[in-house]
Amino acid sequence: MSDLPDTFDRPVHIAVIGGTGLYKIDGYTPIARVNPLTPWGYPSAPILILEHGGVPIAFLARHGAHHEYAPHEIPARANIAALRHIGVRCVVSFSAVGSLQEEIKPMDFVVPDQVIDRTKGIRPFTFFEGGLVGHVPFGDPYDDKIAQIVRQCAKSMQGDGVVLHGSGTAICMEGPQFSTRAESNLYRSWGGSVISMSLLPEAKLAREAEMAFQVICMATDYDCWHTTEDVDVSMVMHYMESNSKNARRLVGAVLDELSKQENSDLVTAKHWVGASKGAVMFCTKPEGRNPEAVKKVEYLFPGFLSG
Ligand SMILES: CSC[C@H]1O[C@H](OP(=O)(O)O)[C@H](O)[C@@H]1O
Ligand SMILES: Nc1ncnc2[nH]cnc12
Repeated sequence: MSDLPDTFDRPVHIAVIGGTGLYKIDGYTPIARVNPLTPWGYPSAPILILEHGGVPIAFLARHGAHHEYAPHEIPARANIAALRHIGVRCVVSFSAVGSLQEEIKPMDFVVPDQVIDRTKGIRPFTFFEGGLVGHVPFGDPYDDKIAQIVRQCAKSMQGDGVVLHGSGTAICMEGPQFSTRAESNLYRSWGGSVISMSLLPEAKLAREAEMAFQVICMATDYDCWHTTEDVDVSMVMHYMESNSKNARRLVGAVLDELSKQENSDLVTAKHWVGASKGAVMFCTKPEGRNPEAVKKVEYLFPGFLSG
């Protein structure tokens, strides 16, 4: 694969962000590997462009190709900016999670519709700062149109051992240490379904970048609230490996569906176009805008405030 072109001249609308245990997706032909330098630095790893029935798909390993970035070190702004810059408007992200509910068993999939932010403010989490302020709505942090597709795909795979919980509240903790038992029980009392360290700020940045974004979670453990063994890394890796075939099949089925012509409005995120521009226009008055901040944001939205 080292002789792959490092440029790609067609827009790539769909991306998969792989988490723990999902550092590549097999079964697609790699056609390019690009590594855009964004105003926020390089992404976690070069972005692989794969061919999927004539449709290009981008793949990015969130923690780096060798899992070298801890959750708080992931260059999330560069990741989202680089994807947006190559044309991506629709992101399916994948995350290994601890289960906070008895009925969500290890190896079950969950499509959350809510998230509670328990990060500690040490991760850069917005594109709109330094003299260009914007506040985007985040009441529904994920994209229900993608979620519906994931639910349908999982339903058709049910007989093959795929169990999917179609909604739920995800907790994103700071880490990298796992939770204490008191914290784990607190999150349960809040109605949390699953817990991870990497769900944010990715989803917030994707919303600011006007991208349709949905995370698919796979439970790997019962965290530390349960009577079974407390979570550790080997447990997470073990379940990710045991279930990697189903994870890849589910992602594959979702990509098949997203690639259909009838989903072209979704994969170009027509329903999000203009949301950020409005959020910024009404905030910082032209005379207060820092040209440097505007220039950075124009990497995402060329001609952002001039057009
Ligand atoms: C390796 S165990 C903890 C690790 O697993 C999850 O990663 P991801 O969400 O990227 O699949 C969790 O968030 C932690 O980063
Ligand atoms: N129990 C857990 N807590 C946080 N992140 C996780 N990723 C997988 N299992 C996890």
